[in-house]
Amino acid sequence: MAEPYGFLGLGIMGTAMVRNLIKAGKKVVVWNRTASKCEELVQEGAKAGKSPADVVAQCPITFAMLAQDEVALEVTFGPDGVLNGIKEGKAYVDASTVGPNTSKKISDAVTKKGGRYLEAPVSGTKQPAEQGKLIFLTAGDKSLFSDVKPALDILGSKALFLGDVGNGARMKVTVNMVMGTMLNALSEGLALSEKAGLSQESLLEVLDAGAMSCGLFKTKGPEMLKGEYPVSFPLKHHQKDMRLALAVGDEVAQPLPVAAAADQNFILAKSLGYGNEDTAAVYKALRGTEKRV
Ligand SMILES: NC(=O)C1=CN([C@@H]2O[C@H](COP(=O)(O)OP(=O)(O)OC[C@H]3O[C@@H](n4cnc5c(N)ncnc54)[C@H](OP(=O)(O)O)[C@@H]3O)[C@@H](O)[C@H]2O)C=CC1
Ligand SMILES: O=CC(=O)O
Repeated sequence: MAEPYGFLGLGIMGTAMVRNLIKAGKKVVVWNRTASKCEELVQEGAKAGKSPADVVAQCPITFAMLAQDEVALEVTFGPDGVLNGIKEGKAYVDASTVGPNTSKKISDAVTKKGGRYLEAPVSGTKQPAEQGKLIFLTAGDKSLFSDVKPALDILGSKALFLGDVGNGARMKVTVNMVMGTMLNALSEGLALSEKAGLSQESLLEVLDAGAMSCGLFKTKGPEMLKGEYPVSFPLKHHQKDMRLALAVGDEVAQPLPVAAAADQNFILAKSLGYGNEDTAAVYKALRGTEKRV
């Protein structure tokens, strides 16, 4: 018996994911630090839990979709945290993007208390989350992967099982590192074409006509040109992922010079106050002005 599902963290991604579970007829108990974010989902059929521990106590399987490592640790180990509710028969599926060491710490603590743990970060942003088209990069307890697969099939279009805890996190930050370097390459191309007196629209058209055509450029390119950055993936989270990827590179002695340079642009963008805007706003930092004139 998997239901009700617990869900901790109702940000951009968590809210969309819970909504899909509800639409699929699943019972869900939700918790969010800012409790007001539970209200809409409660009206749609969810139940609100009092704390992470309370949600885990009510649900055999609890998902989390939280901002970053420190938050995932606080929600697990803090007062009224996940661990207080974990015992045999309980399972925790953390979909937050965190580093492999954080994931391992949480996994060890959950399993020590008799629970099961699956690391399950996702590739895919706000729209795929809304459309139930996320790609799950899971690792950890294989039996839990099987038990939770029906829910992953509601939330996503693909679910990979990658072996030991840490591999999901490593895969996720590697994928986002590639995305971060691509966004910076696109930003530089747009900035260069503008300064060189070329049409930026033509650059996007040329890129789209050939081997570099991709969904990322199709979505983010026009946003960069308009100077409008509707938040799908907050820039501060993408910079965090670049940092996590560089740390993995450090651990395994793999030089990542291109990613390190891209990370510097994300850090610059954050320092300019663009952290809560969409990740595409890295273009503003590189170009040096808010909008095209
Ligand atoms: N947006 C995207 O495109 C994607 C994001 N991700 C990853 O998913 C995770 C969530 O992303 P997203 O939904 O975009 O992020 P949001 O910033 O929209 O949401 C973050 C969530 O974390 C909670 N939170 C933040 N700080 C704390 C804290 N100190 N204690 C408890 N809860 C806290 C927030 O609660 P509150 O509402 O109270 O602030 C909110 O529920 C991140 O790890 C991100 O990297 C992965 C794939 C795509
Ligand atoms: O983490 C972001 C994404 O688009 O994937």
